[in-house]
Parts: sequence; C-alpha cells; structure tokens
Amino acid sequence: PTLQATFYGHTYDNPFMNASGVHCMTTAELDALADSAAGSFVTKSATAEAREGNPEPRYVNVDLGSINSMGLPNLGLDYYLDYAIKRQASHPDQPFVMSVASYQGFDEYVTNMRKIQESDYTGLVELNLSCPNVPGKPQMAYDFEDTDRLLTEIFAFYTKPFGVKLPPYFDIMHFDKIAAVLNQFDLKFVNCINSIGNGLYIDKATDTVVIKPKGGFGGIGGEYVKPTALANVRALKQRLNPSIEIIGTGGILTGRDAYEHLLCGASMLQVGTQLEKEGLGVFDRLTKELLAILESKGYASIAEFKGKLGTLD
Ligand SMILES: C=Cc1c(C(=O)O)[nH]c(=O)[nH]c1=O
Repeated sequence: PTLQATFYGHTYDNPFMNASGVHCMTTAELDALADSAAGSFVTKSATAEAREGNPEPRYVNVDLGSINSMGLPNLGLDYYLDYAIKRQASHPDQPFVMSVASYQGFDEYVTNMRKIQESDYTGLVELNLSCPNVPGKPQMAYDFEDTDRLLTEIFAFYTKPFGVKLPPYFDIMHFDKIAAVLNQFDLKFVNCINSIGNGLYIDKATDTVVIKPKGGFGGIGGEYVKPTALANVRALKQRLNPSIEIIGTGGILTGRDAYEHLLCGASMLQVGTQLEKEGLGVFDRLTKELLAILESKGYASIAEFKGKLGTLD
C-alpha cells in the first residue's frame, strides 16, 4: 500500500506535517523538517514584526500532552517570506505551507496578506485565526462576524491559494456558523484544530501552575485533545464545500490516531506536541504505523477509507 496524499493538486509521499509552532521557527529547523520523513511542513505563524514572545517557561510537556502560552514568538513575516521564496525556487516540486498570524488584530492580518500578495511567493498560506495567547485579544475565529469581514477584505485583493487554521468549537451551532461563513469563500483548506485555549495544568510537586504567562493559562495539545480534534475535522468536513480540504491536527501520537483523522475526512495531518516530545523521528514511526494499518485492513491507498467513518444507524 501507499501513503500518498493528494492536497490542493499536489501528491505528497505521505500526509504528515508538523503543526505550526513546533520545529519551524528558524530556516535550520525548517530545512531539517523538509529533509525528514514528513510529507510536507508549515512555518511558524508570522507577525508583521519579529517578536520575542512571552516570558519562559511558556511551553511544557505534560503526561497526556502539552500546555503553552508562547505569545507568538517568531522572526517576522519578512524572514519567513524570504525563506519561502527561496525554498519554492530551489525545491519547486516540494510545496509547503506558510503560516501567517497577527499580533495587533484585524488590520495586521490584512497588511500581512497584502505583503504576501505583492511578493513572489505563490504557494499555500495558512491564515492562523486561532492563536489563544495574544493578551487582550479574543481569537479571531470565535468572532464569526469579524471572520466574515476579514475574509471578505482579504479576498478583495488576494488571488493566491490559502486556507485558515481554526480553534476547536464545542457547539453544533458553532460548527454550522463557522462553516456558513467559510463556504462563502474560495478557501483551499481548513485546518482543525489549534490548541484548546486557556487550559490549566498544576504541578503536583509544587502546587503551582507550570507556565509563567497568563497565570498559567495556556493552549492544550496532545492526547487530551484528540476527541475534540476528530469532532472538528468530521463536523467541518460534513459542512464545507467539497472543494475545501481539511488538515487534521490534534492528538496524533500513533498511526491509529492518524488513521482516525483520515477516517473523519482529513487530507493532510499535522503533529505538534508529539513532534516536540519525540523529535523528527516521529514521522518515520507514524508512517510505519499507518502503513501497517493499511496493510492489516487490505487497503491499497488512503482514498479507500478517507472520510468513511461509520455511524451506528
Ligand atoms: C500563533 C500563536 C499560537 C501560539 C503561541 O504562539 O502562543 N500557541 C498555540 O497553541 N497556537 C497558536 O496559534
């Protein structure tokens, strides 16, 4: 069997990528990702200007996952745009994704996208509407009207392919509402989910929180989030135009977790916490484990089961 994955017109060796934020801050980290067993990769979400981010400790691995309030540390949009333009020229056959966020809010999203529109980068962009750690700023994608207004403003000038990174939703009506907003636009993909925002982890040895920013509140990733991640992948796949592909992110530790995201309809799969814990070797392990599952079930390719989650009718 093959793990070949098609996504926005390109066929990748396998569906695995890093999740933005993990192992993708510097060109060295990005090149190492590109040379790993991962099928593709995404850059750290960029803001207009480089940012230090929040004081440390700001990311901690815990038994069933991770908690973070990084605060959008990154080397700035120009740095990642420069890398992306060079990389698309040197490796035209290996497309990747460039992640874009905003620290200031609505207007910076627009100016960041305008800069990419005017640049020589022609590849995919992931518009991060779900950073939970910008103090004083609500997550854009939890404001349906603002998300609609922002995408309307971007699509007025942006002609290159892009998708959005969404936070988890927990209410069926919210799945309906965000899908209704997104279905108005020619988006190439939706990435579900970002971390579950503002969780709290307590250190049993010290009876304190484990990260410094925000009194210890931070985005939760890892094993904790898989049921929510699968639900969001499934719900958005069921509601979005078929032309909008899904990237499944959240709780992928094993080949079985990856298989479940594909069953829910994901085209590509992103690994964050487990990549942070295990290093780049996680991609070799996950591809091996997923391939073994296809073999055991007699599938020749992902297409044979993608999106075919059964229900108990
Ligand atoms: C881009 C900011 C994000 C961050 C961060 O930089 O704090 N953490 C997350 O879990 N998700 C994000 O989207």
